[in-house]
Amino acid sequence: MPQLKDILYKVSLTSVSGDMETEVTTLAFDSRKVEVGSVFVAVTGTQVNGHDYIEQAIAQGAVAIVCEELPRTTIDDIAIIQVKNSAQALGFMASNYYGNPSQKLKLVGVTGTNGKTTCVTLLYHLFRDLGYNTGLLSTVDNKINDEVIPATHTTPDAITINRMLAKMVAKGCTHCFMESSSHAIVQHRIAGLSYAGAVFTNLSHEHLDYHKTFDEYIKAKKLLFDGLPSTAFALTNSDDKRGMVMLQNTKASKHKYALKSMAEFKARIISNTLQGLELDLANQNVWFRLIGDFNAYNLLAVFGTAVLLEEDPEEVLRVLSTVNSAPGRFEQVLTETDITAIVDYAHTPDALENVLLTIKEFRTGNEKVITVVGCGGNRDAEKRPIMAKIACALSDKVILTSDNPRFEEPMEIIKEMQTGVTPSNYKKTLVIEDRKEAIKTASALAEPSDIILVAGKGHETYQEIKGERTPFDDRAILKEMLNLIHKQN
Ligand SMILES: CC(=O)N[C@H]1[C@@H](OP(=O)(O)OP(=O)(O)OC[C@H]2O[C@@H](n3ccc(=O)[nH]c3=O)[C@H](O)[C@@H]2O)O[C@H](CO)[C@@H](O)[C@@H]1O[C@H](C)C(=O)N[C@@H](C)C(=O)N[C@H](CCC(=O)O)C(=O)O
Ligand SMILES: Nc1ncnc2c1ncn2[C@@H]1O[C@H](COP(=O)(O)OP(=O)(O)OP(=O)(O)O)[C@@H](O)[C@H]1O
Ligand SMILES: N[C@H](CCC[C@H](N)C(=O)O)C(=O)O
Ligand SMILES: [Mg+2]
Repeated sequence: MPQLKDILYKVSLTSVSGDMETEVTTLAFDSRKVEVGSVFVAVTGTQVNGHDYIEQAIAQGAVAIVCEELPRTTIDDIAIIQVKNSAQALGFMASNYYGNPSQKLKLVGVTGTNGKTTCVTLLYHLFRDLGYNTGLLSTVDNKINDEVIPATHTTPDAITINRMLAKMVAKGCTHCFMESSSHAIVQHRIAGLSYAGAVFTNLSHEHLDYHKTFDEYIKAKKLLFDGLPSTAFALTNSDDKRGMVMLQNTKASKHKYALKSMAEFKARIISNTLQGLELDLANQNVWFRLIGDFNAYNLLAVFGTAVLLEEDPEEVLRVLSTVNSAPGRFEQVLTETDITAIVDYAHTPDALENVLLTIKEFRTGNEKVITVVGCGGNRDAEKRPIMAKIACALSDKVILTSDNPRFEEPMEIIKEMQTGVTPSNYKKTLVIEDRKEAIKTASALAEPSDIILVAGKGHETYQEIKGERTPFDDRAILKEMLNLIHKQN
């Protein structure tokens, strides 16, 4: 068993009392998970303060406490370690506890508002198909080679990350591709990780409920690059307004990808259809299975990453052209009808606009675009009217509905969305709170060759209402409804 002093390696300490040679059984930041011999790390949270649970942790057998504020009473036989930032200390401790697994494989972090899951999933499949043992940490799921571990977060807590990385190392993984969300960066879930490289996709409106201002959101993303060592690479999208800012203070080698501006990894879109994308990339015409202009950026980011990881460009393109996108990302739902049915995880204004613009490009005649969309509860409220406005501007019919209302009232969220609907668009907008009914109505309104987009939930297989998740899958419902209503015609 490791000793306290080993786990505290690289943690900057304010004060220390107790025996640093105490053996440690587990690490915990949740008092409810403390066991006999655990170190409890008290973290100041957004809901409660972990320092209020120190006594409970001790009662459950904690042998050491890591905290920012010392407990008011002295506690015999317990080591008390005061640090400036518990969450950050937890990151380093979790790395040390699991034997610094991120140093034993090539870990690549992907950050940005949209495209993280797409990029890491493509990278995971690419490297698996290139013959490597590979790990994945993503919104959809976590993977250690072919073993699937359900995901709870886009980027899990520091203990979970390091536990999974250690398992990847034990299973012989040489690479791991992980999403690095802005929440995770600010909350130091990634502190202590040793990245071989980091990638920036793009930045647009999202999560202002948490970060408060767009500047704070930019800063959060930038921290990933600021923390890279000189041995790592930093790859950015130089077409994005914030692309270069990300690399401004990094020690890592700097690289760019782009469709428009000058860049080391550059491509041109030759064609973009419902069957896939054809790109002129690295002086070759290559066809990919992904759909939509925005995916050209994801493919370039993936290509650049693989080349920076010293893979052969030709081989990368050969394999990448056979890889499918992540589930629920511009996923076409196959039905027995002539209606094009698309489910997409677009839950930000930028993503919704990109997906609808892509759909617009595919229209050849008078086919209608019917969009079903909602906004999540207990998340950024500012994006609600903007998303409704975009949906109206780029669709012929819009059905506003609910999407994971969480602890908010679904109709209140929809009302906020409605404030973005201009009077000229009232006629094309319907409100159907029940998402299943909304999808049913969209299916009923659709005629042959029309296009239905159900946006916001993508791969999700639940609807989250007041802390409970009930089964719900946009793809299954859309398929069921379209077949039910239109098959006999
Ligand atoms: C707002 C937010 O991000 N919260 C995350 C945060 O929890 P918190 O700070 O709110 O914790 P808290 O409930 O206040 O508790 C404070 C401390 O007291 C401890 N505690 C609490 C109760 C108790 O009885 N005993 C005890 O010790 C808690 O374990 C915690 O250490 O730290 C927790 C542990 O890492 C996370 O699980 C939790 O994610 C919540 C569930 C969440 O919904 N997060 C979302 C917003 C999120 O992180 N999303 C991003 C993706 C965003 C994107 O890019 O789209 C993600 O990476 O998933
Ligand atoms: N490069 C891109 N630029 C703009 N929009 C994109 C891009 N890639 C994907 N999208 C859109 O954003 C949606 C979410 O994509 P993806 O899941 O890859 O992003 P993410 O960054 O992982 O999101 P999250 O923050 O929820 O984890 C897609 O369904 C698509 O509509
Ligand atoms: N990672 C995003 C996902 C949003 C998906 C959408 N369906 C919602 O629930 O708002 C978040 O947690 O904000
Ligand atoms: Mg994601």
